[in-house]
Amino acid sequence: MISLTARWVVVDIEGTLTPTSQVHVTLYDYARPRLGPWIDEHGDDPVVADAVAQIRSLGELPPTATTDELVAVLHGWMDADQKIAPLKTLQGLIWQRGYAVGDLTAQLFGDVAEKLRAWHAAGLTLAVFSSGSVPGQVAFFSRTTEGDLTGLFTAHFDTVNAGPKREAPSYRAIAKALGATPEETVFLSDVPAELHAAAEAGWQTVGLAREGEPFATADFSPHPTLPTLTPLEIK
Ligand SMILES: CSCCC(=O)C(=O)COP(=O)(O)O
Ligand SMILES: [Mg+2]
Repeated sequence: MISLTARWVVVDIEGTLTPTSQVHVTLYDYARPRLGPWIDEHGDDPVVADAVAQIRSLGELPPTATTDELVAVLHGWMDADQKIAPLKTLQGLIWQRGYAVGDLTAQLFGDVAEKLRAWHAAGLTLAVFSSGSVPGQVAFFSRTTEGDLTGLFTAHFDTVNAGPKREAPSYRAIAKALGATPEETVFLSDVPAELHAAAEAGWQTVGLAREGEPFATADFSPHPTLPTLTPLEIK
């Protein structure tokens, strides 16, 4: 059992609330064949146009690059699990549609929904910090195996509105946006480097070393670390 005192709880998604396979297999496989059609059908959407411009620039493609060439860059980033902003933006739009039409349902670890509901009911302010885009995050929580959980979260942060997850200034930006005091804020993540960055910003941290997950056997020191959320008490 770990017991700590905090007023703000900020949670990671992949590996912390949902199995990594949910993102890398279920969600990536859903997005993969839909990226090209989405670019072609929504090219007039300024968000898509901006993402395409970023893909060209980061992928060193000419202005004449075809959709297939853009998609090849996006697939390369997905294969290497590079969480690059224009990829996350397009994935988020595709997943948003997938959850809305009922193609997708977010699978959470069994201990998650009950704990989040209990913390929310106890008056804690909950927020999300994930590499998944904010629209993708909201869609994810709107249709989970445990129902619509969107009402539990006060705010959502991604690498666009907060910054990289492994850098302390991102956590300072989140605390400022929440009006939170760092020492009364706790970050929950499965990735030690993210916990190091949060701690550098003065936050409390708890690592999730879930059995079978990629970081299950990583070195989480000096962060308190648990195999599930069940033994975590926040008051
Ligand atoms: C619809 S949420 C998908 C999450 C996602 O795309 C992702 O990359 C998760 O990364 P995290 O920072 O939560 O580990
Ligand atoms: Mg994670």
